[in-house]
Amino acid sequence: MGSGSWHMEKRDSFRVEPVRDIDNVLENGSLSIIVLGASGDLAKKKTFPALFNLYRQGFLLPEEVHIFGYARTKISDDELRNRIRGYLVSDKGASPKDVEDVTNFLQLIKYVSGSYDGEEGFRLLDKEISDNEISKNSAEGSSRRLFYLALPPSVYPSVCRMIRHYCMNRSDLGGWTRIVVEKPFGKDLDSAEQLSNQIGELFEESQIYRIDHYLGKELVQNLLVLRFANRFFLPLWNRDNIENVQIVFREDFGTEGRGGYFDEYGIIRDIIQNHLLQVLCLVAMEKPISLKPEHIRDEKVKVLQSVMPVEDDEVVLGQYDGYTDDPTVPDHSNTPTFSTVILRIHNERWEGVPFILKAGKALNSRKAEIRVQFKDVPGDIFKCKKQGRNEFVIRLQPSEAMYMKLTVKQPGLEMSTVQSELDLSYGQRYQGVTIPEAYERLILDTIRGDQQHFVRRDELKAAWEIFTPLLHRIDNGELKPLPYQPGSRGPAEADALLEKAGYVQTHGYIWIPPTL
Ligand SMILES: NC(=O)C1=CN([C@@H]2O[C@H](COP(=O)(O)OP(=O)(O)OC[C@H]3O[C@@H](n4cnc5c(N)ncnc54)[C@H](OP(=O)(O)O)[C@@H]3O)[C@@H](O)[C@H]2O)C=CC1
Ligand SMILES: O=C1O[C@H](COP(=O)(O)O)[C@@H](O)[C@H](O)[C@H]1O
Repeated sequence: MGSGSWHMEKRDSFRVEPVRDIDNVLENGSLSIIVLGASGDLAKKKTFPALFNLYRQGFLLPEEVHIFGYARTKISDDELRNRIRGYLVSDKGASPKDVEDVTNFLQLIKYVSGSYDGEEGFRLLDKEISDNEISKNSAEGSSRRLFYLALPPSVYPSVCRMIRHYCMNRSDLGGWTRIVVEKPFGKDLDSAEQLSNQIGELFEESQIYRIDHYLGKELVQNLLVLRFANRFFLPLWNRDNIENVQIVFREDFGTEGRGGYFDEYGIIRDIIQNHLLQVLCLVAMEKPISLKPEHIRDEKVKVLQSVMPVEDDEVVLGQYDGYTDDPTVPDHSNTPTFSTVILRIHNERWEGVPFILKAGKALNSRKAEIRVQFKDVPGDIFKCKKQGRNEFVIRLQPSEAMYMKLTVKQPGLEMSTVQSELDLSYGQRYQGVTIPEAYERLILDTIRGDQQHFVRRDELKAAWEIFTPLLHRIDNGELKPLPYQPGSRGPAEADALLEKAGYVQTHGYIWIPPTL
């Protein structure tokens, strides 16, 4: 390499063995994946595309796997395949290999129609699965059945009962039956506990995978590595150094087409009580004694149990103008489409540090990020406060990145300071690396029996304990959402609350993702 030229080093050779700490064995034999609610939105947009990507990467072997769609809608195998086809690869970039992969994948899918509470449909489903197991099971194989409930939670109890009675795996050689349940898992503490009891009577906790797709995002999965494998963070990650933490979710579109569902739940149940709270756990938890799923989940539960009751003056609710124009939303809906909530963790590490959770629909941008703001430097000889505080930002999406905002000398002859950043932008640093979709990883985890990135029953209970009193006050109309303009930052009161909580915005500083 000639002097003066830059060289982008390929680091593939530094790749290490995957870090996993679970006690499962390598399994083979027939694998049946049953998508219940196969006619629905989640199934076509997320579940089947995730299965397709796993298939393409060799994680689902055609000689072992068969996929079943189940729903009430009366359609043929081919009709289901045609509904899904367009979501598997983008129209623009489909190569002949993509087309061939899609065709082969779709041939693995069979559709069974039936109700969610009648034995007839589930007996038929069981027969189809069994026939396929007989045709695919190698002598030493074991039968594995994964039921993915892409369904409204109202039908979970009856569907689980039907699976338990008619569709469990019956292999004498081992194998398993697992169920994946989607959020929202309950509407408050009581309903969630009731649902947990109903499902808990039918399945062991080790068979239940409560999915929260934020736990499958690349940079969420990176949080434990960042915090516990890097010496620089260890001494800084506490109340002595950190002023506040923000965990933010913004969407630049409204409830489009999902108004009926959304109005029953609202932004706190849809995003904050699950996705953002799960992220908070990983940011705030203590170091687990190992990477075993139970050790990690034990630590998450401890953090949740240390959260103080939410105070009304630390909450701002908003509803975007035009939300009630949706015919499925009542005219006088009190449902928030935006909320900022401050959580306070009562423990030695975090006492006094506000965790600001903010989520909103129909805002001015789409992004999700964690923003850790550090305290001011004591005895600042450079007078650089006006340039802002140190911040460590983890951008979950879009354009995954981590960057540290820090003060440096302005290059040049003068001694003056300026805000800059140390930037690890994934698109630039990991060129050519495809970041898997959250659902892809999580489905693979269920096949491998790894519950680390799934919500355990006591975690769920602790999460509902935090938000249920506030949610009931909102449901009773004691707290009202403030109006905001679609395409704005949300209600101005939310920014005022941030300031009151001690967040100092760096005016005039905008992080620009580096270009390739
Ligand atoms: N869509 C998304 O982006 C996301 C969805 N989720 C969750 O995933 C689950 C499925 O979501 P989604 O696919 O959007 O839901 P859908 O409303 O599309 O429902 C899925 C299927 O369930 C059946 N169904 C719908 N309503 C009822 C009902 N009242 N009683 C019985 N069956 C019904 C329908 O199938 P049929 O009539 O053919 O039986 C429908 O095709 C939900 O729990 C949702 O909260 C979670 C994250 C994101
Ligand atoms: O669970 C949900 O998540 C999506 C946002 O998911 P993302 O991965 O695109 O950030 C949200 O739109 C939806 O309301 C909610 O139910």
